[in-house]
Amino acid sequence: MDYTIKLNSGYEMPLVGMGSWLGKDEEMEKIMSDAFDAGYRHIDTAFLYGNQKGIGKGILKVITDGKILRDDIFVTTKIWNTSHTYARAKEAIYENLRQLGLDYIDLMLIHWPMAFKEGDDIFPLDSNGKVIEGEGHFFEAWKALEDSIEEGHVRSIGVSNFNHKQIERLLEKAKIRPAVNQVEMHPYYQQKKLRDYCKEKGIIVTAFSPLGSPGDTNFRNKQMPNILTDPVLAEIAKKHGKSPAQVALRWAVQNGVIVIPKSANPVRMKENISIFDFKLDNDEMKKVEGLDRNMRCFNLEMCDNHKEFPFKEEY
Ligand SMILES: NC(=O)C1=CN([C@@H]2O[C@H](COP(=O)(O)OP(=O)(O)OC[C@H]3O[C@@H](n4cnc5c(N)ncnc54)[C@H](OP(=O)(O)O)[C@@H]3O)[C@@H](O)[C@H]2O)C=CC1
Ligand SMILES: O=C1CO[C@H](CO)[C@@H](O)[C@@H]1O
Repeated sequence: MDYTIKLNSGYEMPLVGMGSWLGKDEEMEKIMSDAFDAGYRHIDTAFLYGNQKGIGKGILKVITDGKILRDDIFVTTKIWNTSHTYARAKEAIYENLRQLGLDYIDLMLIHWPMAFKEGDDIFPLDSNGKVIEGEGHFFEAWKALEDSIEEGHVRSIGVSNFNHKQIERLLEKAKIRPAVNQVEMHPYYQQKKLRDYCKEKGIIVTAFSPLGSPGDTNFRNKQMPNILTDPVLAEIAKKHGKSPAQVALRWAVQNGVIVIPKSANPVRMKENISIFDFKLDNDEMKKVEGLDRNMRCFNLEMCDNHKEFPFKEEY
């Protein structure tokens, strides 16, 4: 199996990337160094995560040390929901480049299809705790992304957390098709219909929280069990001399899906990328398919009032 997958933009994207949500800016230079040593060449970040400067330092270090070429590193970042007017989206693209200290980004995504009220408040909420809608729309943000490709700042563009109807509406207007849709996906939330839809449209799916985000206690759906203790995953893992995490990741990549597990621990980093030396057979793939509970880690209930809230659709 290849380590990379070809995007509709023509660029190759590594099938395993390093997630970085909740990674602290001041820790990211060291985390990047460990990740590069473990073999990662793909990092996922976002304006929201507040850690792009540290990630940029880590990237600059390996390049200036002559260890890795910039062209061999794949950087994904995202523009946040408070920047969906054309002008603010353009500014957000430049700001991401500035924070990362890079002269181009490999893949820039619209983080969510929902425009939030503009300003410094990342999650602007009303007195009922519901999100306040903003000006602009993902159509405008998309136009800014398309223009950034023409300007040479970005190589590929895509979306995140879009349902199939939102992608359909985007495709009707877009000059450039999205290369990727980054969505939650793991054995308890398998996204089969959305994956089939994306495949038909030539859009690659990236799975976020591919391990079910076991470390988060603030945002995660409290009903969500720890998938890494699932007995079926454990049984398959034992047969291969692998861990349940590796089985969950291998299942995703065998479905043609990119995974971006986050770890700050060098041993687990290595574990999560060591999934190319074994294969799940049809029976094992079916067993993992049987684990689907249609259960998300992240429901984002405070946004369910938004006209573009993506989770009102089945997929
Ligand atoms: N587009 C979007 O809206 C979203 C994007 N994302 C992206 O996806 C990435 C991954 O998702 P995330 O929510 O972080 O969750 P993950 O499913 O990647 O789980 C990360 C957690 O699992 C632990 N962990 C990692 N590897 C192992 C292992 N082999 N065995 C046991 N525990 C392990 C980590 O702890 P430790 O660090 O101690 O190893 C961490 O607490 C994010 O970091 C972010 O980049 C995430 C959410 C939403
Ligand atoms: O990327 C992300 C990390 O997790 C957050 C928790 O709700 C999400 O809002 C966000 O999309």
